[in-house]
Amino acid sequence: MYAIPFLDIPPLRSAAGRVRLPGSKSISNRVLLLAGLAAGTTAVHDLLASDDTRVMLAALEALGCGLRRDGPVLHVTGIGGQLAAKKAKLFLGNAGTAMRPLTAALAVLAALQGGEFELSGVPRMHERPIGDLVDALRQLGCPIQYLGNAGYPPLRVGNGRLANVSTREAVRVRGDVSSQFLTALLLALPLATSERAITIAVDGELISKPYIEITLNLLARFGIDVERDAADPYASFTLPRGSQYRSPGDIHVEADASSASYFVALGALAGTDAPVRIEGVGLDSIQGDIRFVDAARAMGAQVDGGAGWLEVRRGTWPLKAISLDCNHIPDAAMTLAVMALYADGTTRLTNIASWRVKETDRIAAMAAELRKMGATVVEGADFIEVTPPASPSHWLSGTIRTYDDHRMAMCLSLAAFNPLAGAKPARAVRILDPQCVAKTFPDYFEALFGLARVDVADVPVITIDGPTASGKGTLASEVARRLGYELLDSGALYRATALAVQQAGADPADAAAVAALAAQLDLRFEADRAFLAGQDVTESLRLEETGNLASKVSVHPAVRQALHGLQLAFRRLPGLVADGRDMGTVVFPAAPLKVFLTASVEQRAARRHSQLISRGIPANIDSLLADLRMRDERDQNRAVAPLKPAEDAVLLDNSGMSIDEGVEFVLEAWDKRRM
Ligand SMILES: Nc1ncnc2c1ncn2[C@@H]1O[C@H](COP(=O)(O)OP(=O)(O)O)[C@@H](O)[C@H]1O
Ligand SMILES: Nc1ccn([C@@H]2O[C@H](COP(=O)(O)OP(=O)(O)O)[C@@H](O)[C@H]2O)c(=O)n1
Repeated sequence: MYAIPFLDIPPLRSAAGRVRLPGSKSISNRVLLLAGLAAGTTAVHDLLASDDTRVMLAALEALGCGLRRDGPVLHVTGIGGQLAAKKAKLFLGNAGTAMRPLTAALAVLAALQGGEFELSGVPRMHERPIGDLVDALRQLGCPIQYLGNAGYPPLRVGNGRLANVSTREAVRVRGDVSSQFLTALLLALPLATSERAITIAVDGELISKPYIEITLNLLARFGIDVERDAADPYASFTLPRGSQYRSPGDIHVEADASSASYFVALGALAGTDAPVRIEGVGLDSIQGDIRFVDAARAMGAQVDGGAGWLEVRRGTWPLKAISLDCNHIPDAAMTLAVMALYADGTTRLTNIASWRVKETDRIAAMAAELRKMGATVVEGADFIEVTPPASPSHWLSGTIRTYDDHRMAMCLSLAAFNPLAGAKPARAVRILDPQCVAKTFPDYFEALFGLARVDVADVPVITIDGPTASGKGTLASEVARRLGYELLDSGALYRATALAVQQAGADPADAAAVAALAAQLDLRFEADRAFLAGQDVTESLRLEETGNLASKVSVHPAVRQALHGLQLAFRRLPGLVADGRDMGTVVFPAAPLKVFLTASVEQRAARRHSQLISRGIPANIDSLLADLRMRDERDQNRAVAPLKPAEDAVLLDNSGMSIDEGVEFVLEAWDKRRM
């Protein structure tokens, strides 16, 4: 996950390959609640790991459910319909799929068994309406109190005493604001069927019907068969008398069909050479958002699929503008709004009023951000109309706000796609707060970068060169961390070559022998550790002795040549920070930002001294100073790729600077370049 303030996505050109998607949020949280209410233990496979499931799990734990992880499987032992804890305060973040059903289930349990529970969330959750659900529960006689604004969380359900729950009358609930209210009642009301059946009657046209189908499907898996009216299957639902949640034993969570929409779109936009293959969800999905596939086909995508897989490539180009009632795919429809940037006319998406009460006001947010890309957007209470920029020359790069909304971040990342090879200006986007995708898809950007193809020249590189102990490594790794970029510590490659020379007992002066070893270097970096031929060499790599030997072997042109390709391969999405001696002069001569870092030799010797001492390695300042001078001399005067600033390098003497000041200096210089 990119836990950084912003993520710059360079212009993307095409896409291909295979992606396995994380589990569906809607299915995950429904399964968790059902398993938590059932008697016995349910083994949940492929559960989504995300913010929203984490809050649900924390709530279940607080309510006394047993949770045990066994590799990828989560074993949930439910409370069997009996409150184990009668009081709890539950924080539910921004997870509507936790807030609504837990409110209903706990309201019923508290009323029947004398409990008292407080449910709250982040400020945005306290702006998301829940009044229709509360009204429905109050009809049953459940005591519920608003703790903030009437109609919104936070709330308290139950008052610690038994309440009179009456199920004689049908419970009426509005269906035209959010289908989650009906889902919540369907999931919870089996708890109140011990004496008689309960009917839930829907007022108004039910929106997001596919989500109700997921709910009914999962209830059936947990032994509850809801009766429906054949004439009007969405008008009323009856839970039979004596309904009991029965664990199915094992249950698999499908991958998220809404998450699939980004990759279906990617295939439609960018699957020009080979398809984008999506695994974990397919045409057999129980999720309504799978019908996004039809909408994507209508826009021109070529989609094949089967049970648990989809393959998408570009069909019609440019995409065809469409006019679509999106009631059946409310979440995935956001992806169409971004695909509309690449269409041949105006795309109109209607019946999307529910967008306004999601993680953010998604109609307003989408309109604002698409305009930044150069699109013309008209928005209404329940529709959005997107007209793409007149031509690629009208395309704009932009900084995308994401509004703490995972779907805004994922959708708008697709705007970084540039269909015309070499077209200028190429469009790049900056996604603010990229970690908001953690809500449903923590590794979304990694998955995108795994499929996206770029012109290598578009992948930005920042080079940091300078003499030994100037602080290049420290500066480079912090700048890379802040930008979410890859890191190349080129010195480590020369050091590893030095170790290989040592191990092989080769002569460091024998250029051909050393070059042969460098060419076969089996070096791997994993979680801050370095492995040479499978052996952990993290410590020996950093020894001064190794650095000195590296300085000797690096003078051979053949050795430098042998390591050249290896270094170029580090230039990957979303960008690279490379540190060394010749990053800006030889390896990445066209890098848009080159820094040449220096500090006085005395300062550097002092830094290296304290660095070594702090690692428990004995060191002597005078001999270090002598070594450093010798190394500077050798690095500066060798025939090939001597240490010197590139002509266009920014010179930075950090003798009197803190590490942070150095980092800020580079980030500011980088931001200026980007403008
Ligand atoms: N202003 C500074 N910038 C970078 N590093 C510094 C600074 N001041 C002290 N140091 C310390 O200098 C030591 C050497 O830095 P390092 O990054 O290993 O250098 P290099 O990669 O250039 O050999 C580190 O222990 C680092 O913490
Ligand atoms: N791009 C690079 C990086 C390192 N090197 C050589 O490899 C040695 C070790 O590099 P390093 O960056 O790990 O060394 P320090 O600067 O940390 O001492 C240097 O002294 C250089 O001689 C190089 O020639 N070219």
